[in-house]
Amino acid sequence: MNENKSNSILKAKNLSIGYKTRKKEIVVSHNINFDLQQGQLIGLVGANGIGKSTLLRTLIKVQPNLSGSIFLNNRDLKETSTIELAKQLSIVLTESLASKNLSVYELVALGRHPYTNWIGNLSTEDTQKVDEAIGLVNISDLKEKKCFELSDGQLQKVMIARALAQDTDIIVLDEPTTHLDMYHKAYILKLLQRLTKETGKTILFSSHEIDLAIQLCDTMLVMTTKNIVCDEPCNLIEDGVFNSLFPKDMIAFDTKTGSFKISQ
Ligand SMILES: Nc1ncnc2c1ncn2[C@@H]1O[C@H](COP(=O)(O)OP(=O)(O)OP(=O)(O)O)[C@@H](O)[C@H]1O
Repeated sequence: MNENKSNSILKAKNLSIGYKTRKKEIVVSHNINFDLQQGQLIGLVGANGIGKSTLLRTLIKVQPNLSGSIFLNNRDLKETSTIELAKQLSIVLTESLASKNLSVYELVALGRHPYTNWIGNLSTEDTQKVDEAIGLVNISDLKEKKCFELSDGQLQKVMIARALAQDTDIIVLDEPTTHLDMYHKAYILKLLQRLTKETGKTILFSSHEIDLAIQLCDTMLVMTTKNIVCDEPCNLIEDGVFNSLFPKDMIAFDTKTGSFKISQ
């Protein structure tokens, strides 16, 4: 992997993630090391329950790490304030939206919250950023609609536009293709790929769409019970990393096609 420090956007060093109760510590994964590079599309994959959401929540500072360090733009995440973080990192989560009564425009405009005053008044720059985000995601025709009128696929695009309006270096999405059909899963992931190319932003997403991620990502983080591997998809295939993801009696990875097949 390219370890060029100047292009490092998000780095984990000897990171241990999990949950702490008063009585015990539950380690979900430990000894995590990676260095994600600017401008890339990065897919985080792994079996159900392996710890993808736990890792993303730790990386976005929603839950504390057990040990080790995270560096965002070469700065320790511990030293980054909430408002600084909101200017560098935006989040798209799958949880159902509390504010579905808002119009699409109003929801996208919420992305400007780190920059607006306490009443939320939008400056000329804010409205420009909101219009730009709406244009990038191609949802101008939805601008006036209420969010409760949208399909899951449309809503996902609106949430991505909100993150773009926040204008951060990195966008983190937890399972952005959940609830979508095959066409829309491919559509959203291709959109994310296009956005990395057009905006230079880094996009990190978790997904169960491993086949699509292999085709579209610059880099993948693969979580297994043993460790987390970070590399280009072609190197991961070559190293047999995908073969160790699931029990082989049910599905096996076909190295030639780069996809999973039902074991006969
Ligand atoms: N609040 C919590 N307290 C204790 N353990 C938790 C908590 N939330 C999740 N876990 C455990 O952490 C482990 C990882 O869960 P996580 O949700 O991160 O996995 P995941 O890879 O995102 O799963 P999926 O693909 O099914 O969404 C699981 O064993 C889960 O039971």
